Amino acid sequence: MEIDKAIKECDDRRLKTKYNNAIYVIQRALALYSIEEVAFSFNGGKDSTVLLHLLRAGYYLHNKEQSLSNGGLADSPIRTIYFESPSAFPEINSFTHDMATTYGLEMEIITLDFKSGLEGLLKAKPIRAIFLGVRIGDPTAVGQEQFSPSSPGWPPFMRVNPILDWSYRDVWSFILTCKVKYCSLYDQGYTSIGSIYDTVPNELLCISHSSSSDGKFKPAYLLSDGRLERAGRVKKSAPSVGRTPVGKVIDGVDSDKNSMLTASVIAVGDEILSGSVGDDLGLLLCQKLHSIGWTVSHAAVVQNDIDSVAEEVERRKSANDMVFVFGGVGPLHSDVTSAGVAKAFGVRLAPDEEFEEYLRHLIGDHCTGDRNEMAQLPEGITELLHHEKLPVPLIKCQNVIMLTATNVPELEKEWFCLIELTRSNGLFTLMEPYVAKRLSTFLPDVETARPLSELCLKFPDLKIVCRRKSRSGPLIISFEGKDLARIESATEALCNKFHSGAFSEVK
Ligand SMILES: Cc1cc2nc3c(=O)[nH]c(=O)nc-3n(C[C@H](O)[C@H](O)[C@H](O)COP(=O)(O)O)c2cc1C
Ligand SMILES: Nc1ncnc2c1ncn2[C@@H]1O[C@H](COP(=O)(O)OP(=O)(O)OP(=O)(O)O)[C@@H](O)[C@H]1O
Ligand SMILES: [Mg+2]
Repeated sequence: MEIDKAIKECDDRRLKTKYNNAIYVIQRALALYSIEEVAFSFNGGKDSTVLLHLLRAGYYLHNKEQSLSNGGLADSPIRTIYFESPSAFPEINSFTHDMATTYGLEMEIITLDFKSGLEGLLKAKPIRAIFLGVRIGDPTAVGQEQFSPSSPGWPPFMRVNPILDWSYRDVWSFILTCKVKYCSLYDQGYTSIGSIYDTVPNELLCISHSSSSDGKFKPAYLLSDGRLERAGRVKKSAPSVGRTPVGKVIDGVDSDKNSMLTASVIAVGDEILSGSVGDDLGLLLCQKLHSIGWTVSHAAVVQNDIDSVAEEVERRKSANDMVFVFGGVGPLHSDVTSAGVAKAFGVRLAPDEEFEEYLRHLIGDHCTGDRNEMAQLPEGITELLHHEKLPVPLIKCQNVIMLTATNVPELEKEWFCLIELTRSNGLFTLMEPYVAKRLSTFLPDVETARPLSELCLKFPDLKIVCRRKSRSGPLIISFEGKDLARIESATEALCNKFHSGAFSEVK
């Protein structure tokens, strides 16, 4: 079974766990209900596409456990229901029908609304349980568990939600790891698909803006903050949304509070990995990026080894707006960063005369051999960033910036120069800075856990992070975002759930 094989062979432990749990839920349902009593609610969306393949795998494994032969399992015989509507995207419609043909799904097409359609279906068929691709974070998931009876007022059946605890990232990891087909709209910047009247591509994935409305978008799997997957679920006519440019700059500062730019920070340093020194520069870079309103999606430390650098840079450069790499820049045997970056872009290292000239000024003619090894830079993609305060320019390869700093004061200086270059040349966008409010409490976790989870769902635009300095000390809850009014509402909502004085603000 190719899905089961792909997951077993991958090295993503989180995905394996999510998969195993989902398969467990499916197998439980198949043990509780006969095959005639279950149905799969499929609409061609990414979540139901994941569920389609989990059901195929789950059905196969269920049969295997019971030593039942499963013929030529292209297919799961689980009855599939699709509520087809004239307001669905044609791409969704055709993908759903394509999948039904490919996997031999016995698909019931219902043209009524959900409730009336289900009432009719349940009268005609012995269905007792329906599999849904609902996930925590979906507005309809509130209060649901993996097995949840249908709501009062709905016909009676069990809603089975095998991927309830999957994140946006889990969904895409699964689709990409198993290399299964998905609806083409997700390659055009759509991250969650409703009807043609309320769905546009997700602005956070916009890569090019033109005055006409045909901006280009990155694929859905590149959305780094899954909490914003529904950012494209809006009224098409709404004036403040649609294809407004992300990262538009007004007086050097981006004014669009909803847009988000992400960066990754990569330290190249065996000495950090052996514990000889701390990653002070990584910490400082995260703080600097945060201060200009960027989101750091990932920070990594890799070995001084070309392949390790190349692998990390390759992965991060396509998933982020900018990548910062430091360490391993120079002429020594361990200075492999330039070579790693070149490999990540699939280009070779070549002598850069301009850079060589800078180095000659700096170190004279002391280099060994014909040319200075340090002046070899990724060919065809390198831009040197000059600033009068820097003895040698910073190196930019498309969206990857190599910093030469080796300590905190040097990094402070390089950062200062980068920001100055940004203000004059628009090197990258300065965003509205983050604001934060912190509350401290001695309430036990068991009391705060649920209200906090609810708050996260209610305020998906805020980062609500808990931290403690000691097990016995107070819990510090930080609310972070770009809109102080939203932060105030969230903290107020939390405080209102407890007795007065339960929280104090940490200044
Ligand atoms: C098979 C199926 C079962 C559903 N069961 C329920 C239910 O028990 N209770 C409920 O409030 N909504 C139920 N819904 C509706 C969904 O919660 C939700 O309203 C719908 O998926 C969102 O679509 P909309 O954005 O078009 O409203 C069900 C939908 C489907 C397809
Ligand atoms: N028109 C429909 N026909 C059948 N099932 C549906 C329909 N609309 C929603 N569902 C069920 O509800 C689940 C949740 O819908 P939702 O729109 O959140 O997810 P999705 O469509 O799979 O993915 P996306 O979030 O990208 O749109 C679906 O996975 C599917 O099981
Ligand atoms: Mg959908």
